Amino acid sequence: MADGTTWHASDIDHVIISEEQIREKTAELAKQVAADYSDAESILLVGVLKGAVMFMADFARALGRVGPPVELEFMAVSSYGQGTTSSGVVRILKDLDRDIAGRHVIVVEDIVDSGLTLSWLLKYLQSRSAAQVDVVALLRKPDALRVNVPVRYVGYDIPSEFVVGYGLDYAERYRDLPFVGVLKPSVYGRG
Ligand SMILES: O=P(O)(O)OC[C@H]1O[C@H](OP(=O)(O)OP(=O)(O)O)[C@H](O)[C@@H]1O
Ligand code: HPA
Ligand SMILES: [Mg+2]
Repeated sequence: MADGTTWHASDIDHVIISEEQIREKTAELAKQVAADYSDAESILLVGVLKGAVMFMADFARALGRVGPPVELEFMAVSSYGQGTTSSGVVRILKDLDRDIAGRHVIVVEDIVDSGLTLSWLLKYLQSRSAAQVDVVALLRKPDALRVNVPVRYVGYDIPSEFVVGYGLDYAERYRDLPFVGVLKPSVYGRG
């Protein structure tokens, strides 16, 4: 577009968390984790695809600068499919590649909404005998939580609105936006 915004950025009604805020908060979270894990030999980050891909990439680099060495693992799970509400059924689309028994694991999530994905994931990682499992989530919707799930490191608590950008999608789109925002109502139902 002539004004420098892409067509999908123009689908955004308003920005909730700016690119700058994401950058600052990521560095702050990395410092907190580095302080808490100063004695650790290494930290195994488990990124939850696809939503966490942007945050995982930025958080891992921020932590690597100030903390112990990090190793990266990914799982892909999905419960939202094409819609804006959780189906409640978590499907593993890609499992861990390595054994995590005895490891200090930090799950890296873009968002904790109903909490169902994370609650399921924490049980799963414990069943794989991790020594300790903490969670870092860039976003959390406190009013939407349907299960009590411990999130040690939270970036921003946000209202219960469906958001997109910085990894978060609506029907697989908008993940590439560098900020987090709310879509214009007219976007929903547009096939
Ligand atoms: O707390 P919850 O209500 O469970 O929601 C959070 C999860 O939902 C999203 O994933 P999604 O199922 O959309 O898969 P995706 O990351 O591939 O988009 C998001 O990335 C989290 O993993
Ligand atoms: N946006 C996109 N994906 C999500 C959300 C959201 O608000 N909550 C859980 N998955
Ligand atoms: Mg999704």
